[in-house]
Amino acid sequence: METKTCAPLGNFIDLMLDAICVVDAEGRFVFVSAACERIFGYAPEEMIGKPMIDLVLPEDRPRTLQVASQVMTGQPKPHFENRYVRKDGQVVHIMWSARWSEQEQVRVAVARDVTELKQAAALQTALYAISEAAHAAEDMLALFRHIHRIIGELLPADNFSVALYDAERDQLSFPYHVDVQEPSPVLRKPAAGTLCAEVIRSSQPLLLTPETLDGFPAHLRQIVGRKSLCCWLGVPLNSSKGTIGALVLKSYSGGVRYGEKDKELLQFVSNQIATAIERHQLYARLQYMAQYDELTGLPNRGLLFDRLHTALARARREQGQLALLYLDLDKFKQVNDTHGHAVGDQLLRAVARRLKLCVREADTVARIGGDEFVVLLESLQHPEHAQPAADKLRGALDQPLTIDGHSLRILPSIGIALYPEHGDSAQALLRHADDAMYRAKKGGESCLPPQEHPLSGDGGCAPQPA
Ligand SMILES: Nc1nc2c(ncn2[C@@H]2O[C@H](COP(=O)(O)OP(=O)(O)OP(=O)(O)O)[C@@H](O)[C@H]2O)c(=O)[nH]1
Repeated sequence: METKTCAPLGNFIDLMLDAICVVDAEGRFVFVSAACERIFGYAPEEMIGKPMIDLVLPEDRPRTLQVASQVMTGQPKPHFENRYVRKDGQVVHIMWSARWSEQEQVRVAVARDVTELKQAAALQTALYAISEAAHAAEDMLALFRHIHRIIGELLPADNFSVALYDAERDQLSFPYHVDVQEPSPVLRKPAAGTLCAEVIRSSQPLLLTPETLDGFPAHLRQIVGRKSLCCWLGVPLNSSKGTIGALVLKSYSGGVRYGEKDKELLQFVSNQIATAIERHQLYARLQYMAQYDELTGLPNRGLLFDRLHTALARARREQGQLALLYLDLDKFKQVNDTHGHAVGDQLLRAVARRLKLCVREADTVARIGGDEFVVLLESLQHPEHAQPAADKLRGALDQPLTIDGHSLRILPSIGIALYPEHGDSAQALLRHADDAMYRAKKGGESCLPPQEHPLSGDGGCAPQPA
């Protein structure tokens, strides 16, 4: 039978998408097929004679050498994966199938570039992790920290910032910022004139490298020139409400170079992050709305009760005392009727501000209804201190308020409840304070019935005309 020589097939090896590398016993390339240039970026003549290990990513070198010596003892390795650094500095993931040829004293290996597969898998994992993080993170800082870690698994991310844009104030803030050369971010108001602002304004990613700098406007070139930056990559955070900020990666001289692929990757991740941030902001807003009064920004009834329960638990534990002051503005309706609801709103805000100025940081001023406020005085040293506190609140409101050009004077009726004298539970104390306030309003009585408190007979909490 006629046998055909296979020698011409050698030329067709160059058609293969996988690369063939032959390495001698010292680990130097002695043959590489044409596909090597596509995968590693080096021409065959640049690789021949070079130690294979020099091209391996430093972190992967020890295990690569270990596997190479196993192959040389005759154990074929069909699925070994490691990472190489291409000539242009990019990292490629390679899957190897290698065998030792005893006869030729060489290692023959077929290399498959699995970078895209690896990136797709990493991206998938990252997206899942981002979505998990958005649900699990307790606050925005924890979310950004988590996101930094996730991005760090996809890209070199030693210098990473999250910039958020407040359109109302035209201000950029950096709720997350890690930067080896610029530890504190520069707060900008107005935001214009920064690279971040450029990304947010255009809603487009921006990649600045020494090679691409010439194509950019002078003001952007200046910013980069100033900072010994090697590479600046910013992508917009595009939410359903528009661009809410930007993610920024930086690399300084001698560091990593980002490429177009990195830009695409970061943009893709950024879209998921924008959704996560938006969801988190919405959740935070809902939480705020559930606890605070929208008009005055004071704690609402629910949060007051939470704090009161906590304060009572502590007072029980430590045999402490506390006071609850119930305030209802007198003839507030007239303000609305005479000057309009908007003036009434402003008056309520002004009252809230004044009340807050009268108490300590640890105390709570809450708005629990239309013109009803409750002040919780914690760690009350003596029951006698409650009445002067009520007088102080009343005194603060006694000063005229100028709203929309109207000079208004509004006074509250105040009722006081003391723990433990007037009750052991939040409900009992609030009811007691409400009743005392009601008596004060109706009868011009003092906050505490005289038989209950010796200092309460001064009429300091009696209602006054507005
Ligand atoms: N501007 C404004 N008014 C409110 C708001 N919430 C409730 N009100 C009004 O506040 C008034 C409270 O009612 P009352 O406490 O009975 O009125 P008052 O004139 O203070 O009555 P007395 O306490 O008996 O002196 C009502 O007219 C409500 O419509 C609010 O958020 N803004």
